[in-house]
Amino acid sequence: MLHSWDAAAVRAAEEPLLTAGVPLMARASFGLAAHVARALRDRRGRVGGARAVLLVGSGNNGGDTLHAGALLARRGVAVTAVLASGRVHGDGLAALRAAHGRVLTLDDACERHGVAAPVAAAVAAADVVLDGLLGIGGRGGVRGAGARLVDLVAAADPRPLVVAVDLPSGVGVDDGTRTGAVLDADLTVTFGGHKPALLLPPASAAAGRVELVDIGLRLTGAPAVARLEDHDVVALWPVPGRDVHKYGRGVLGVVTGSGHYPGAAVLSVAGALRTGVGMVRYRGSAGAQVLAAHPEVVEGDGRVQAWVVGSGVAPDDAEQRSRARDALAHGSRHDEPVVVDAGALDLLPERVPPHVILTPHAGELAALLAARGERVERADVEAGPLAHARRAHELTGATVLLKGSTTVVVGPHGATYAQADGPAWLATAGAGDVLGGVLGALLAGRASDAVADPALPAALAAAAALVHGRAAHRANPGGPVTASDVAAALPAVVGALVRA
Ligand SMILES: NC(=O)C1=CN([C@@H]2O[C@H](COP(=O)(O)OP(=O)(O)OC[C@H]3O[C@@H](n4cnc5c(N)ncnc54)[C@H](OP(=O)(O)O)[C@@H]3O)[C@@H](O)[C@H]2O)[C@@H](O)CC1
Ligand SMILES: Nc1ncnc2c1ncn2[C@@H]1O[C@H](COP(=O)(O)OP(=O)(O)O)[C@@H](O)[C@H]1O
Ligand SMILES: [K+]
Repeated sequence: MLHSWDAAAVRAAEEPLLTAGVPLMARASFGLAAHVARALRDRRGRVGGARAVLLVGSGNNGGDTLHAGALLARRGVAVTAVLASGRVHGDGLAALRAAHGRVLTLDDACERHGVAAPVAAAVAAADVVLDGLLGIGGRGGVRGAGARLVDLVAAADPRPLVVAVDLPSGVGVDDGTRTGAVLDADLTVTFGGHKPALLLPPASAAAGRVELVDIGLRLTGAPAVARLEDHDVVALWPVPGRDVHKYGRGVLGVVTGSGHYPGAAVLSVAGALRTGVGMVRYRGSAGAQVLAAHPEVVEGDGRVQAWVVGSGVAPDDAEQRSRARDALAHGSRHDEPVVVDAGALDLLPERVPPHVILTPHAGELAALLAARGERVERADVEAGPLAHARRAHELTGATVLLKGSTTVVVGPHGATYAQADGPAWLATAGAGDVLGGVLGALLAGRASDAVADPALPAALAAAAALVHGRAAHRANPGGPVTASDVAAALPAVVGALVRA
């Protein structure tokens, strides 16, 4: 599992070490310089003779950058530091000067566009730019001269390699928001532990590849945001024991699809069956289509361990909505986990337990919050997925899985995941229906655990997102997929995971 730590946790871990005189900045800048040197060697064959520009802010992030610049200068890199503030890290600046680095300030002979000619020339000639304007001390987007520097580098043609120091400057460290100018990095070299912004959308898209430098911090307690990896999913998976029978594996009740959208029912059932479940019971108006596609499905009422409701349930299908409402009420009352998707999101009661899992996309989450009196539109959710998923969890009690290129999951006790497993090809109609089925199958297999441990549904939701994303890759590596292709690839993905 990849863990990330918010700014306060990082500062708390740094403090005793700084008090004890541990040279954290030296460790950080040494690691940073090593990664930059490696990237230069990969790009141009050698380090010596390369040209580097440092964007230097007023804090310790700028200090790391100046010290790393000094180390690079001693390896034969021509280093130019551009100071975005009149006040920068003194030792770092002295180290760079001692290594014969060049120092410019943005105020030097400012031109029409507000950027000094020597600065523009240095950026235009740079092989690599180190973004050291702001680190975990940043508040809001980059302001002042730093913002002009970000614009200058972003417009450079050819584009230099951009390395973010600790994290891309100006992103919301703890919430992953992006306000104002942010320089998209090819590589982020982060210190001590990942920061939430490196995992959370939309900021995570600016980070590029992330390398962690161990500076000896002891980060303990619950991480702010986690990301499951393959072996975590194996540990969560309901692998059937030798003597199990189909009811013991779990029965999933599915109330999806409608006269308008029978395909959603076929796809959600496909997702569940191909993930592995003891039985699917289907209730609804698309029974004929479901059975034609999946003869193993049982139609009608009967005991189930978990439910999937809402995918493809049209607003004017009163009967199917009423079945979804009943399933939701039954599941909440009788300790049967329920996945609530699309057309059932507006049927959610005021408060539900965390084994009720909502699976909206950004538009649906905005509508759900707006219906509860929040002034929210889709764009707000996209700009701050974590905050809005968290708000929906607080307001409803449900576990919330917010779909997107990075899927964010929020449950009780701070359980928070950000999964970025699928290719952009996965953004296709019906893919969400398949995901609902995957999650339903997992919940049916672990129903009693998911009720007993309120944080488990969030972990299972993150696992479903991982498997769903992997299936999209496997269905057609590097190319387009249909939702049906994704479902078809699930058994092989699950098999590979649990055999590993
Ligand atoms: N502690 C350690 O030993 C270690 C720390 N490490 C490194 O230190 C980094 C954290 O350093 P930091 O705390 O100095 O904060 P940092 O992010 O550099 O910036 C703060 C400065 O920026 C300014 N400022 C704020 N917002 C702004 C904005 N929007 N636009 C413009 N300016 C803005 C703010 O000014 P003020 O608001 O106070 O006027 C303040 O001066 C961390 O990310 C890691 O790289 C590593 O070396 C490991 C050891
Ligand atoms: N850009 C993207 N990259 C990767 N996955 C994506 C991207 N956009 C959407 N997805 C995923 O595709 C699925 C789309 O689901 P959804 O919007 O509910 O579609 P539908 O309602 O048509 O089934 C979700 O699992 C989502 O996380
Ligand atoms: K930075």
